[in-house]
Amino acid sequence: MVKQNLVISDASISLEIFAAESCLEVPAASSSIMKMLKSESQHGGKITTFVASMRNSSPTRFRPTEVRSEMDEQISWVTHHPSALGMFDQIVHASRGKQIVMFLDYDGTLSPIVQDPDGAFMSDEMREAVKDTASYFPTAIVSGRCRDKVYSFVRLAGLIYAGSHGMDIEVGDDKKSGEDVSFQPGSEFLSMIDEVCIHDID
Ligand SMILES: O=P(O)(O)OC[C@H]1O[C@H](O[C@H]2O[C@H](CO)[C@@H](O)[C@H](O)[C@H]2O)[C@H](O)[C@@H](O)[C@@H]1O
Repeated sequence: MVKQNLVISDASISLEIFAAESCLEVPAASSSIMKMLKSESQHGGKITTFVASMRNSSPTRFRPTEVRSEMDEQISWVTHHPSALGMFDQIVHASRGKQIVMFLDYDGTLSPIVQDPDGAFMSDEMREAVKDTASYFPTAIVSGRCRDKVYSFVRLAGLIYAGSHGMDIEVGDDKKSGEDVSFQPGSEFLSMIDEVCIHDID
């Protein structure tokens, strides 16, 4: 009997800690849990296991310190990466007498992030905004995707397209020469990549 009482006491404490740690109100179901605790002759030592499994399957616990550190991290990130829109005057001031070049990421910037990478289309409105921007400043789209793929999404001539994380760059309609200019620092590694692929297949 003494042992059973101890089990009940442990389990009750566990329940309280569980509720306090999770910052949840003790759920309505807890009254039936308390009944279970009282009728330990029926449930015996399984109660502790039950509470442990409840704890394990509970939603992510609300830990004020973790949340605070996440918020601190976010505030620090925003402090070091302020929104350009909120600093428009400073940008205009700092860029006086300088050539502005726009470097735009594609996925998650010009297009929304979607499940299927082949379905990450940019909106017509966004395309218009990029076209408009490119009429004022040299504009480059920099992507981890291959250049052809990112071009098939953007479909705007006269921009600089840097695909494969900058390993394959094409300047369409270069202002000086009027020609397409390619810069492919990755090309010297192509034979090595082919060799690695063949070895991998073998
Ligand atoms: O440099 P980015 O233009 O931002 O490209 C980075 C990667 O973007 C793509 O993946 C991401 O977007 C997908 C579509 O929204 C999404 O399904 C995926 O979860 C994201 O990681 C692209 O598929 C990668 O090849 C790029 O490296």
